[in-house]
Amino acid sequence: MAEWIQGRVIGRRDWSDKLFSLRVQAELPPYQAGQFTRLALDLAGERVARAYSFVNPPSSDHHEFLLVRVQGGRLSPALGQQAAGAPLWLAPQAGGFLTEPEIPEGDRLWLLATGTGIGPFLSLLSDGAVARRFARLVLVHGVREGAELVYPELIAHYSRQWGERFVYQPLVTRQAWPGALPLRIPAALLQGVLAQRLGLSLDPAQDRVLLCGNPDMVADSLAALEALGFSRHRRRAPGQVLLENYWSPASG
Ligand SMILES: Cc1cc2nc3c(=O)[nH]c(=O)nc-3n(C[C@H](O)[C@H](O)[C@H](O)COP(=O)(O)OP(=O)(O)OC[C@H]3O[C@@H](n4cnc5c(N)ncnc54)[C@H](O)[C@@H]3O)c2cc1C
Repeated sequence: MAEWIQGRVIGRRDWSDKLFSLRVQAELPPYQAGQFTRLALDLAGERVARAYSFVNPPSSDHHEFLLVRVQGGRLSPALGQQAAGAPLWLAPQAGGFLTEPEIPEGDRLWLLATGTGIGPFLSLLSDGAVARRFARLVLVHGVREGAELVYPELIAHYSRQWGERFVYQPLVTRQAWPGALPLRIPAALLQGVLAQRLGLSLDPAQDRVLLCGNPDMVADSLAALEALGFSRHRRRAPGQVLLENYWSPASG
């Protein structure tokens, strides 16, 4: 297996007491927007590695990751202590299929994320290839508290860039938040609230959907979409829904 690549934290931004972004400088081989790599630290004599999605487009001069400190977790609390200048390891090989070439042809692209699952969608949107292909882009972000609605400046930039072609809908479940729906994504899909709020129908003939984040959200959203006639997309069995779970449903 190829060697680990040493990188360095060049900046961080804290969004809440648990949620933070790390900017990293490292010479990585090419990767695609929407992919993830593995970050690692040497902890108690062992290299501990976990998967993290790129938030930046591949054209960026740095790599950026959005992380949550998982209570009792091995790596994420340690990464949460990294400040500018700190070294870390990156895997040479990126992975993941939430990439533009994997998305089947369609008119509208729905990007549905919980928590840090918004990362790969920001990478895809910033890259621009999906914006050239799809007539409408819908970014839906489900969080518990309003402070977790990350990257507002970037999202405002997309709105300015694409006008009415781009729609952003936050959902905040644990506090009232201006402009946000007070629901989880699967419930908003099942009850038709999301489509109604955005004035769009969800139609398997024209809509393509990417799901990323919490495995409960991913499974329940897939079920809600299946009830509307959607199916999971696989290379050998084309459908309309692509997904990525951030941790195992069984252990989550
Ligand atoms: C493809 C992929 C991409 C990922 N991208 C990101 C990313 O961009 N940002 C990010 O923060 N994480 C991401 N993750 C999750 C990340 O890899 C780690 O699982 C997470 O940081 C916890 O690692 P840990 O060592 O701190 O906890 P561990 O010691 O590994 O485990 C602690 C427990 O927490 C659970 N868990 C993992 N993540 C979460 C979570 N977010 N919330 C609640 N429970 C959780 C695990 O199932 C485990 O039971 C991704 C995972 C995958 C598979």
